[in-house]
Amino acid sequence: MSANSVSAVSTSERIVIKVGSSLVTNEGRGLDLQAVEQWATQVAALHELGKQVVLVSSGAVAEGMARLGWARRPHTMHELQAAAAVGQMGLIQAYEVAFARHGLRTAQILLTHEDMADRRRYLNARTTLYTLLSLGVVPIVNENDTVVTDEIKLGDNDTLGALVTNLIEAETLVILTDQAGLFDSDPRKNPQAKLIATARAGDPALEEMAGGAGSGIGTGGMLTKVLAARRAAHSGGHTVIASGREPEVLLRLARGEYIGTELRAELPVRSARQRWLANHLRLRGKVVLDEGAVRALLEGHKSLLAIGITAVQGDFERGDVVACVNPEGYEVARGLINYSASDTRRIMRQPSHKIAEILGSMSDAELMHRDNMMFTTVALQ
Ligand SMILES: Nc1ncnc2c1ncn2[C@@H]1O[C@H](COP(=O)(O)OP(=O)(O)O)[C@@H](O)[C@H]1O
Ligand SMILES: N[C@@H](CCC(=O)OP(=O)(O)O)C(=O)O
Repeated sequence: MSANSVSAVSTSERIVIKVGSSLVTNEGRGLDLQAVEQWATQVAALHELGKQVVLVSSGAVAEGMARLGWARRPHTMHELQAAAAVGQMGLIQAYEVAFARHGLRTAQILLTHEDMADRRRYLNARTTLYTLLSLGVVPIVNENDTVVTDEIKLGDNDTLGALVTNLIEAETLVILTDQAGLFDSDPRKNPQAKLIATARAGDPALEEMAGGAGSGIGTGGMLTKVLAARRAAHSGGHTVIASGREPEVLLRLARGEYIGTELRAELPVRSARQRWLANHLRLRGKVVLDEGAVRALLEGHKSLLAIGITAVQGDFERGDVVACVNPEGYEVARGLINYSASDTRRIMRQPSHKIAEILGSMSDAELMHRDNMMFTTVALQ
C-alpha cells in the first residue's frame, strides 16, 4: 500500500482523463452511448468540485466501422482513416449531447505527432487548451487519424494522454482501461497476477511487467500506459491506471480513494523546452559523435561542434530535432541542429573557423547549441 494517504486525483486541480477503446465501444462495434453518458456525468461532477478536466477519448474507428456497416476492422490505412473520419463525428456528437445535459460545453481537439513536434503549433495547442479550460469548456482530444501515416502515427491514446498532460502541465493523468490496474504480469494470461497498488513512474521493472499485448480492441496494451506514466512524470504528473468498470471510479478517486495503480512522479521535472525536445517521438536524423565530442558534451558541458562529428544519418533541415549518438550508436543527447544534413556532411570533422570557407557563409559556430539540447543518456523511448 502507498505511503500517500489519498489518491493524487483528489489533490489535483487539472486532470487529463484517458478512456480506452474498450470503455467507450461495444467490444469494438460502435459507440456505447450509455458509457459515454456516464463518463460525461462523472466528468461533470469533477467540474462541480472545481477541477479542470481534459478528456482523451478513443472510439472513432470503431464508431466509423459501425456507421459504414463494416463488420471487420479494415487493414488498409486509407480505410482506417475513412472510418476514423466518419466515426469522429459520432464520437464528438455523443459527448456533446451528454455534456450538454450537465450544462457543459465541449470542444474537439484533434492532434498529431507533427503538431507536437512543431514548436509554434505546440505552443498554439497549449494556449487553446488553456483558454478552453479557463472558459469552463471540456476539451475532448483524439489523434487526428485522417491525416497521419503509419510512420508518424502515435497509434495509442495513452501516449497522446501523456503528451497532453505535459502540454498543459496537468497534475494527474488518469488512464481508464478494462483491467483493475497494472498487474505484475498480464492477468489475462496469469490468473495469479497481483495488482501493483503504487510504484514510481519510470521504474524500469514496470516495463517488464507490462510487456504483454493489449486486448485486441485497443492498440496500446499496458506497456504504452507505463511509458505514458514515465512521460507524464517529466512534467511532474502522477498517473493512475484504473478500471473504467469500477462504479463511479472518477468520483471515488476525486474523493481520495485509492483505486487501481498509482504511478508517482518522482523523476526530476524537465523544463517545458526540454520536454518539448524529449517529446519529439520521431527524430529527423542522427549525428555520430567521436569520443572527444561525447566527453565535451557530457563532462565539459559544451555545445556540439562540427569537428566532433564522424557521420551523419538521415535527411534533416536546420532547426530539426536530431539525435547525437556515441560511437557505439547509443543516443546521448538530442537537440535542434543548426545545419542541414547535407551541410553537416560537408563540415563534419572540420574546425568551426573553416565553416564559412566550406559553405560560403557561417550561420552558427556550433552545430548544436547547448541551450537547445537535452541529454538522453537513458533515451526516452
Ligand atoms: N501487467 C499487466 N497488467 C494489466 N494488464 C496487462 C498487463 N500486461 C498486459 N496487459 C493487457 O493490457 C490490456 C489493456 O490494454 P488495451 O487493450 O490497449 O486497453 P485500452 O483500450 O484501454 O488502452 C489488458 O486487457 C491486458 O490484457
Ligand atoms: N484514435 C483511435 C484510437 C486509438 C486507440 O485505440 O487507442 P487506445 O484506446 O489507447 O488503444 C480511435 O479513436 O479509434
